[in-house]
Amino acid sequence: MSTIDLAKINADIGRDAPALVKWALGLNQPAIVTTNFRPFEAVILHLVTQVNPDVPVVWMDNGYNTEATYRFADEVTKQLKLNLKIYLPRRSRAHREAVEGPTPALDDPRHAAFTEEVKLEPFARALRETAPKVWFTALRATDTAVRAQMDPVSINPDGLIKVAPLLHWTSKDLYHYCELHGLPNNFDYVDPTKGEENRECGLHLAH
Ligand SMILES: Nc1ncnc2c1ncn2[C@@H]1O[C@H](COP(=O)(O)OS(=O)(=O)O)[C@@H](OP(=O)(O)O)[C@H]1O
Repeated sequence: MSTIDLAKINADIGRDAPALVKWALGLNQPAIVTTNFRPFEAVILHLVTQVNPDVPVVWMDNGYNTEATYRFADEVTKQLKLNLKIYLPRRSRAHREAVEGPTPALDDPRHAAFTEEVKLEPFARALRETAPKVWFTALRATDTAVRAQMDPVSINPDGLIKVAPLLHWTSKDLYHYCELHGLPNNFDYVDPTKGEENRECGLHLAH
């Protein structure tokens, strides 16, 4: 792969999601898209699979999703014929709760170990097994202060090309895209590693 001129790519097509997806998949490198099936996730999944239907879709099912999220995951997977790869924690939720009790609160020292077990270790495993060179997410600038400073395309210290085609989309843009393409949505979403909105839990920061 020849050297990527990040500044140029970001300036030229950083705000053109379909063009960015085409460019990234046109690198002909192994790619993945991660999803937690939060609101509007059908948009990134549709954008990517329109260009390449076989891209592995990585979901770490932490075992704490709402029923609506599980139904949404199944519905989108079926509608878009996703190549879904589910990564589960090494221990079931029932096992963990039997010996350690319910989800530790954010200020509980055990919270970090909980996040590691249900989210970060499964993601590290997914990265090892899928060995991507390109990683698509639906990160948005409005999510957190860190993301507000990001570029749509960046390269991490391991050389992984991180692509966030929806970085500058608003909820309204995402809503209209779903309407236009007949995509389902899911607003009943919770992440047990985040007690509040606008919190970074390390997955995206660590990679
Ligand atoms: N459970 C699970 N399974 C698969 N992929 C996941 C999961 N949790 C997070 N992600 C991916 O990481 C992106 C950032 O998510 P978060 O804000 O939840 O995580 S973090 O704060 O960076 O740890 C998130 O971005 P979005 O695509 O915008 O949802 C996902 O791509």
